[in-house]
Amino acid sequence: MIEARGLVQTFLTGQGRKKTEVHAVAGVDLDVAEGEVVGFLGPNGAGKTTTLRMLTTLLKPTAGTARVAGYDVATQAVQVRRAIGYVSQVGSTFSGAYAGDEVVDHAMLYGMTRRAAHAKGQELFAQLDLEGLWRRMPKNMSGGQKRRLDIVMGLVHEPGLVFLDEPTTGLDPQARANLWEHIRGLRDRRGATVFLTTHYLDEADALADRIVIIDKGRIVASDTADNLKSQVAGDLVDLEVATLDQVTVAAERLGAIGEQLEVVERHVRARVPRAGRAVPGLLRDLDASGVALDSIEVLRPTLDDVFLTLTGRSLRDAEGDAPGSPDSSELEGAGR
Ligand SMILES: Nc1ncnc2c1ncn2[C@@H]1O[C@H](COP(=O)(O)OP(=O)(O)OP(=O)(O)O)[C@@H](O)[C@H]1O
Repeated sequence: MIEARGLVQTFLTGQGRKKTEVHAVAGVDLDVAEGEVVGFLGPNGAGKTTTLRMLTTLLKPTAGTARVAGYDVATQAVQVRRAIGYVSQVGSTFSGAYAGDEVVDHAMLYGMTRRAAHAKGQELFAQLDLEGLWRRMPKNMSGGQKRRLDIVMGLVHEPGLVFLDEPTTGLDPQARANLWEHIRGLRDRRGATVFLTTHYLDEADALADRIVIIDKGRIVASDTADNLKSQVAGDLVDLEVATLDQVTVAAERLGAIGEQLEVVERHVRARVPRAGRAVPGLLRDLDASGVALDSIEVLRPTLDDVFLTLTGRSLRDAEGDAPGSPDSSELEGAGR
């Protein structure tokens, strides 16, 4: 459904003679099969939106080629656009008509009959919790409602391939859950292919069959969430010892079975391969050495750990690399 080779986008920025090149996308290969839900993950400014804009024909690649739904993005842009749905990050522009009429007009542009467009539009309004808002102007809707209306616009003509740029940003947890359900339904019921960018690690984890990670314009990983996590060296074991004077002994014992040992006040942490098997022995060992624990936590690797292993930076820290970073709470509670 998507086949990109060596996609490059270089922007020239600056004023007058002093131009700087921004290598937003620096050689991206991508293959997405029919019926796959692919999560495109990366820190702010990594090149996600730029890649998406090239794949949806909104931006001409500086170099490289891409075929989307069987058509070339550079020479067959009209065919590509007819075959896809696209929900951009900035959202749709609305003319000042009723929301429902906007939706019907949009679907008719794609060749649907008024009757079919109306029926599909109403169905999507119900599924995305917009009931009662058919005859409301988009400008009088809340941010979350407008976001869901954008999504209706991207889906109403029933495209076989859908591009969603951060679809759930700004939605409350209930609306996010509804949308996830809907996206799963697109794939399960209609065999649609979905390519979505997200900042939310838990979203990528829960929704995507495969995760493609981009950093600084290059793809650094592409696999299932489970396979990616299994590349991380073990589970994180966090011991909280009862008193500071026991920290050294605890660190010695944990260090013997783990890697990347770290001590922060009364917390002693390390990555331990197959912690489930190793921890009972560790606990006996600590007990025999007279170390008392206030708590012990064993955490499975997260997608953030995957990113850290691949790039040496945490996704949270990498967010700070680019201008216009979002509130870091967007990555909160991620991927556990
Ligand atoms: N029109 C443009 N002119 C100059 N630089 C641009 C332009 N569009 C994007 N960039 C730069 O290209 C890089 C990639 O941007 P892009 O929007 O693709 O990142 P992203 O991964 O989608 O980030 P976000 O998560 O914030 O949406 C950034 O450094 C950005 O500042």
